[in-house]
Formats: sequence, C-alpha cells, structure tokens
Amino acid sequence: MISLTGLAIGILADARQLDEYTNSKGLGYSTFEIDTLSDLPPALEATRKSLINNTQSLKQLTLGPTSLLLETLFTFNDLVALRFIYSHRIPSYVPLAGTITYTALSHSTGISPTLLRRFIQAAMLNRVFSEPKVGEIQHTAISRLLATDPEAMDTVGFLIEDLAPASTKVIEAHKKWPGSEEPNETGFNVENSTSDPFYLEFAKTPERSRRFGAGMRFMTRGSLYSLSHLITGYDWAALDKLIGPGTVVDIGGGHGAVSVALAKQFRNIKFVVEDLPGTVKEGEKLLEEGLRGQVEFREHDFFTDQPVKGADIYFFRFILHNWSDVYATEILRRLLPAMKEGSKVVIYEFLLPDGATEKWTEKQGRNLDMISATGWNSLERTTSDWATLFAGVDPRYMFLGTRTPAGSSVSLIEAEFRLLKDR
Ligand SMILES: C[S@@+](CC[C@H](N)C(=O)[O-])C[C@H]1O[C@@H](n2cnc3c(N)ncnc32)[C@H](O)[C@@H]1O
Repeated sequence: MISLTGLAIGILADARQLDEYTNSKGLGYSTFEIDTLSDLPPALEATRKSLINNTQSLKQLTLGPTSLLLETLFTFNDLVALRFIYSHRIPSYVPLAGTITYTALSHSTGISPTLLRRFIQAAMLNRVFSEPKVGEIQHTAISRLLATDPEAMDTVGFLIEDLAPASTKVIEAHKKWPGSEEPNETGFNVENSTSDPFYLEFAKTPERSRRFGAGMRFMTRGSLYSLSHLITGYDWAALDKLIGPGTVVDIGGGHGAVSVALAKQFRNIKFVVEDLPGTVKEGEKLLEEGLRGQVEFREHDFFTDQPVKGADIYFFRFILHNWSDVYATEILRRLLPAMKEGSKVVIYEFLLPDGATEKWTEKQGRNLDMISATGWNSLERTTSDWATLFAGVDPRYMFLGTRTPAGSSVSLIEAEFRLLKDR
C-alpha cells in the first residue's frame, strides 16, 4: 500500500523531469494552450506514463468511493458537450488567435448565447476551449486541433455519432442474442436496425465510411503505431537471406501498407497481398513502380482455402481482432492445407494483459476491447486467449508466444506449423 504522500513524492519527481525537459527545449512549462509534451524521448515517455498513472490514482483516492462512482457515472455529459461542439462545428467559428464572445459566436452560428455558454463551459472541464475572461472564448490545444485538423474532427464524429450510441445497445444485443459470436448480432446492429455487419452497413453511406477511415488514420498516427516497430521487432532479415526467396502472404492486407513498408527494407522477400476484389484493384493501382514484381496483389476471401502454398509467413495485421473465436478459428484453419513444415503465422495486433490492470495508460486496450464487443462481437485477446485459440484450431499449430516491441502499442503473436511426428 502506498500513502497519498508516497504517491505525491513520486509525482513530484516525475513532474520535475518533464518540467526540466520542456524548459531545456525553450518551451517553458506545460500548458493547455499548446502541446509541449509531444514527441518525448523514450525515457521520458516512461516518466509521462508513471505521472499519468500516479496522478490518476491520487485523484481517485482523494475523491473517495462515492464521488469517484458519481464522476464515472456522469461521463456521458462530457460526450454530450463534445457532441454539441462537433455537430455545430464550433471550433471553426473561434479565431485561431484571440477570443470571441458568446454573443458574437451566437451571431455566426445561429445558436442562443445561453446554450452556447452552457455546453461550451461543460466541455471546458475537459480542456476543450477556455474562457480567459468571463464571456470570452478562446482555443486550447485540443479545440485548435479540432479547428485545424479535419481528421481529428472526424474522429470525434465517428466515436460520438457511430460508436457511442451503439455501445448503449450492447446489453440489449446480449439479451436478444445470448452468447452470440456473430458479427451482425451486436449493439451496432440494434442501434442501426440492420442485419448487416459493421463494414457492410458503413459501405451504404459513403460519408460514414469516409469519416471512419479518417478516424482510423487519426487514431493510429504517432510513434506508438509506427510500422518501424514491426520492421525492427521481427527477424525479417533471416527471411531476406534465404535463397529462394522467402515469401510473406499479407492476408486481408488492404492496400498493402505493411507489405510495401517491409518490401522497401527487405528487397529479397516476396510479398503477396490478399484482400477482397475492390481493395486489391485499388492496391495494385497505388503500388509504386519500383516494387512491382516484389509485391503482388491477389484476390482472396480468407474464409476459403489459402491459395499460396508453402509460404514462410502468413501474416495478419488488425484482422483477427474483428472476428470472434468461431470465425478466427475458421480463418486460421483455412491456412492449414497450404502450410509447409516450419511455415509461421505472424499476427500484429493489440494484446491485452492476462490479468486486470488499473493503470490509466493501459486503458486504451480496454477501450478497444469494448469497441470490439460493440461493433463485431469480437475481442482483443490476451496471450492465453491466443494460445487457446491456436490449440483449438489444430494440433499442428505450435503457439510460439507473444512479444511487444519497445515503444509500440501493437504486439507480435506467433505460431508455427509443425507436423505431429516432430513433437
Ligand atoms: C482493418 S483492415 C486491415 C488492413 C491491413 N491488414 C492493414 O493492417 O493495413 C481489414 C481488411 O480486411 C479485409 N477483409 C475483410 N473481409 C475479408 C475477407 N473475407 N477476405 C479477405 N479480406 C477481407 C478488408 O477489405 C480490409 O482491407
């Protein structure tokens, strides 16, 4: 057990380090007006995490159980305020420098000054806009981002207009379809009154699809998601040295983002990017001239037998977390007839810890897991989940384990095809 003072002492030491860093960079102290702590060196990233986790614990302890429970229960108000700001495009009406009064904002938006004041002041608690003088609004770093970066605004829209309402229907979906692993029996299906799965439903409304795509790009920006972790975090060089050459099949590879990045680094590995017809055509069009021959696109539905025989690696990024165990099993089973002794399945996905964690910096994994439940009836898996999944597909799959490259949000999960006589 640690005392409030003990937590505060740790916080003081971490805060001092970050202050010294921003001062040494000529940024002064951290402020809500500009982003002073982006792109920290790796050692200070650990300090940032420790500061976030300890301040959160300190705050939760200090609130006490009743206030903490009520604070959690009232978080829906945070989203309502943000939804108001999103749907009325408020960030675009506030000057990037200086202030605007509620009355002036009312003239440009057509919304009453009282409504504006109430919803914007609610959002200010989360540092979206500030009021340096009574009645005058100015941008903070967050609201400025919403004003200047369309993908940030699209992320708000996707999460608040599409996912949050669907999440309120998850329990109804569980009651309607108890124990379902079907991708079209979810909170998203109840909310949208549709029997089509998530992506098919989105495809009906181009604007919704576009907003989803922009949101995904925004949320995977930055070093935590950088493909450099995948490039350096796995021994691709061993495959590159093979005389033969080595082959990687990038299943559900989209437009080939992963294969293209790897192909540039490892010029002797051949990549086959498989996806559904429209995506494959787009990918082929986008492929750089210099990579033709090394990267090939091929139509393939991963619920049918794998056509590329004897590849060294069958690779999946951000695929299996969209599918419940029944479907993930089928996808992995369809690889078996194509695999040779030593063929590997390499998966690049989020990995949840086996046990619970209260660390605030690990909340993102929980968020993603809840989203998987809301939209797909799928899950973010733990190392034990992966081991159980492979064991249930076929005894020839030998689960090799999981690894998270330093500084990465995404982990490697690996299994090998071994004939039973080798065990
Ligand atoms: C979340 S994206 C991941 C794309 C890529 N792996 C990446 O990480 O950039 C999922 C991909 O799976 C593809 N997909 C969905 N169902 C599929 C199926 N039955 N067979 C093959 N690909 C499929 C989609 O077209 C999409 O490109």
